[in-house]
Amino acid sequence: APATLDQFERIEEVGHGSFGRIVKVRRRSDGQQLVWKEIDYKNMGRREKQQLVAEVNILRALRHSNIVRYFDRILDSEHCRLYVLMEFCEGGDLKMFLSKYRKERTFLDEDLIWRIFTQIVLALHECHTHKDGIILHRDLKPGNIFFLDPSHTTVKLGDFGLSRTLESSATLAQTFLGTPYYMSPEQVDHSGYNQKSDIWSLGCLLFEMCSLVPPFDAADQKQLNAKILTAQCPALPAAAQYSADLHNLVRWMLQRNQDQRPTTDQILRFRPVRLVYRERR
Ligand SMILES: CNC(=O)c1c(C)[nH]c(/C=C2\C(=O)Nc3ccc(Cl)cc32)c1C
Repeated sequence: APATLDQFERIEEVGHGSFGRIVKVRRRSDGQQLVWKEIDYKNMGRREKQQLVAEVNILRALRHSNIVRYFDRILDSEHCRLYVLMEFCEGGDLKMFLSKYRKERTFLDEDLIWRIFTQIVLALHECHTHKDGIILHRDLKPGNIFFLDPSHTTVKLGDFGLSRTLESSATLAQTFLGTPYYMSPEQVDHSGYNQKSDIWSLGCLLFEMCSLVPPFDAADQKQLNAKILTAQCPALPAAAQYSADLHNLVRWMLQRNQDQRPTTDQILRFRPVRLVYRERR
C-alpha cells in the first residue's frame, strides 16, 4: 500500500537544495530513520510535472550501493506537494566534509580521496550504462554526494535529473543563486550536455577533493564562464604531495575537448581506481 504522510514523524530539516527541503523523518511503524524531499509543484507546468514523474521513475529504477536509495513517494495533491522518501545518510554531505578540512587547513589523505572518488565513479557508471538507457546526473557537486555513516566510509550519489525537471524559472533562478563552478565548456557555450559533461564535473569534484577549492573560480558568472572556456586545468597543491596518477586523472577529465575526456569505464580501469575497486569486490 502506498505510504501516507501520517505514517511518518518529522524530526528536523537536514538540507535545502535548489529543488526543495530535505527533512529527516521517522517511520512510526518501526522507528526507521529516512529523509523525504518536499517538492512543491504548485508553479509547475504540465510538461514539467510529466518530467518530474519521469525523473522519479528513474530514481526508482536505480538500485546501486553508491546511489541514495529511493523508497516511496507520497502525493499530497491538496497542497500540490510531492514527498520523495529516500535513504537517510547520517554522515551528511561532501561539501560540509571538505569545508572542515579547508578550515583546519589540512589536505585529505590520497587513499581517502581514491576511496571516495571510486564510489562516485561506480555510481556514475551505473547511470551512464543503465539498461533502460543512459541516465545523465547533471548535478555532480560536493553538496550532492552524501556519506551513509558518520565514519565517512560509504558514499552515496544524491538524486539527480530532478534539477533538469525543475528547469522552471524558479530553478534557473536558484541555479544562478549558487555559482555553477562545475559547468562544462559545452554547457557554457550552449553546445549541449552529455555523459562527457558529467565527466567534466567529476574532474572538478576530484580537483576540489585534492585542493579544497574548485578548479575554476571567479567573482561572477561571466568571468567564471570565460575561465572555464580558456584556462588550463590548474595544478594540484604541491604541499599535498599527491601522486602523478592523481594529477594525470584530473587533467584527463578536465580536457576542454570532450572527446578527449575518459568514460566511466576508462576511469574504472585506471590503475589506482581499479586497485580500490578490486579491493571492494
Ligand atoms: C546538515 N545536514 C546534514 O548533515 C545532512 C544529513 C544528516 N543528511 C543530509 C542529506 C540527505 C540524507 O540524509 N539522505 C538524502 C537523500 C537524498 C538527498 Cl538529495 C539528500 C539526503 C544532510 C544534508
